[in-house]
Amino acid sequence: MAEFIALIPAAGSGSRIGEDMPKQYCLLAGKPMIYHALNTLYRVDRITTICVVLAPEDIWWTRYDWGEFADKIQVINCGGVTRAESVTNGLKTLRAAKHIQDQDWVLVHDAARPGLSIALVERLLDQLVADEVGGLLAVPLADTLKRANDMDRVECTEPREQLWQAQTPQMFRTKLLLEALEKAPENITDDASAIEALGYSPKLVMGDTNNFKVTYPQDLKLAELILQERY
Ligand SMILES: Nc1ccn([C@@H]2O[C@H](COP(=O)(O)OP(=O)(O)OP(=O)(O)O)[C@@H](O)[C@H]2O)c(=O)n1
Ligand SMILES: C[C@](O)(CO)[C@H](O)COP(=O)(O)O
Repeated sequence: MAEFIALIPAAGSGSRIGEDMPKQYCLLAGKPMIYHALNTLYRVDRITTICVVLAPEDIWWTRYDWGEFADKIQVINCGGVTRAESVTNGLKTLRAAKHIQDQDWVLVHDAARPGLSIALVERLLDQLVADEVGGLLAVPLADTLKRANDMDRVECTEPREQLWQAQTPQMFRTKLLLEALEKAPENITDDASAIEALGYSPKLVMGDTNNFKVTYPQDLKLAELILQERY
């Protein structure tokens, strides 16, 4: 039977947040940011393995004790220059070690989304387990959308109906995701884009704004508030 494998790309530098450590290790609610995504994915019973992809030069991971996740976690120092490369390298390493099969589902989740909840992961699994393609968590756009000209003046207001903001996890079968990533254009920013480029249409599953990506310095405060409420 197909298994559910989570893969957390955690080889980014966090240049936009400008901290003196990679973003995924910034402390939130007293723990490194990546702990929170790991802790949520770990507590989803259907997920059997969580693969964490670190940068080859990572010096932060071993400073913490990850023993509570020992029965599900696999850590690989094979991150690449882009997120897509980190995901691809992680999947290839798992496949070469026969830790993942072609038909297994992979849930790719950013280390930088600490607000993920168990309920959201369960919703994603329930809605996609029988799907032919797979899909992703996403939220409908909340704000009015303006297109700017070169002078930062409004050129027009774009209709926002049917526009969604992509979140993670993004869930696809191993074989399809690897094929898609290997053929994908260089500038893709998420896994679903690679699948789309093959001509498939991933399903959008309702996410939650608490599952936002910590990107800029001001995002840390909001994430801290969300997590303090949880623990
Ligand atoms: N070469 C990369 C780049 C990103 N990521 C991971 O992909 C997720 C989303 O990345 P993002 O926050 O967009 O990138 P960062 O490099 O972390 O930040 P920035 O773009 O601001 O430098 C994060 O968990 C990040 O660690 C990765 O594994 N390998
Ligand atoms: C994968 C992602 O989190 C979906 O929103 C996102 O694409 C990460 O990259 P970005 O360059 O920060 O958009």
